[in-house]
Amino acid sequence: MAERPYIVGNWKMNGTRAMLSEARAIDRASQRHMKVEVALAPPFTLIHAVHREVEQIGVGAQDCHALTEGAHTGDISAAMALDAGAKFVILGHSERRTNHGESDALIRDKVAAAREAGLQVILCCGESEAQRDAGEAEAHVLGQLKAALPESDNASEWLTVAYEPIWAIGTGRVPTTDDIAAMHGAIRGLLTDMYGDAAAETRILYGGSVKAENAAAILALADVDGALVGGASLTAEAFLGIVYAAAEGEDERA
Ligand SMILES: O=C(CO)COP(=O)(O)O
Repeated sequence: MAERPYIVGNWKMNGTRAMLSEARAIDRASQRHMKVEVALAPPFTLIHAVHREVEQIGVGAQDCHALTEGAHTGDISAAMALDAGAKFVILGHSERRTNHGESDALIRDKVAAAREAGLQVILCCGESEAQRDAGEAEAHVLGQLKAALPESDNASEWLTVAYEPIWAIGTGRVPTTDDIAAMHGAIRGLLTDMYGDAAAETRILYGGSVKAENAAAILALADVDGALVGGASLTAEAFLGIVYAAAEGEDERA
């Protein structure tokens, strides 16, 4: 079992400075639940402001460019995100793959760029509903990971994987706990093949319609080491419900 559960909020394209009060409230409450590691990935425009606002929780970016600098209008490099206060970056989110046509090869280059700059990586993977219905979910997810991860590297020090079935994102639909556990077990198996025993320390998050109401059941599953939360991370009230569920789970395990 990896270390503390990791609960990460992905604000996606939401948030102006008015939302800094939510970040502050999340940070203050999280300080009372140190058994849980909490982080937020606000849009680029808020990384620096959230970083300044919080004391305890981690701050990250939702993407970065694969190159370090240059003539790439509108893009942000890993070093720029780091400089703004990010300590990690979410890469390969299905919304980036779909909306921006990001390929596994590009995501692999972004992972390398993030590592080069010193950012931790939350690497997302997940199947479509058609792929699940066709019985191809596991092969697809493991293929995404194999294509984006370096073969020989001490990944447990910097890597978190997030399994997010596309059909569960923002829909209120969640896979069965058996299906989540099976996929997380398969991902753990792949990481162990690639990185050996150290893969036990790599956290594998579940993402897709996680809420306070379903968090405890999901977080209790084998090989589920936390959650990547979209909609329910936008208010402190909703997000902290998930943080508290994770903290209670740790208390029960203790
Ligand atoms: O995509 C997600 C997090 O990255 C999940 O989003 P929802 O929690 O809104 O389903």
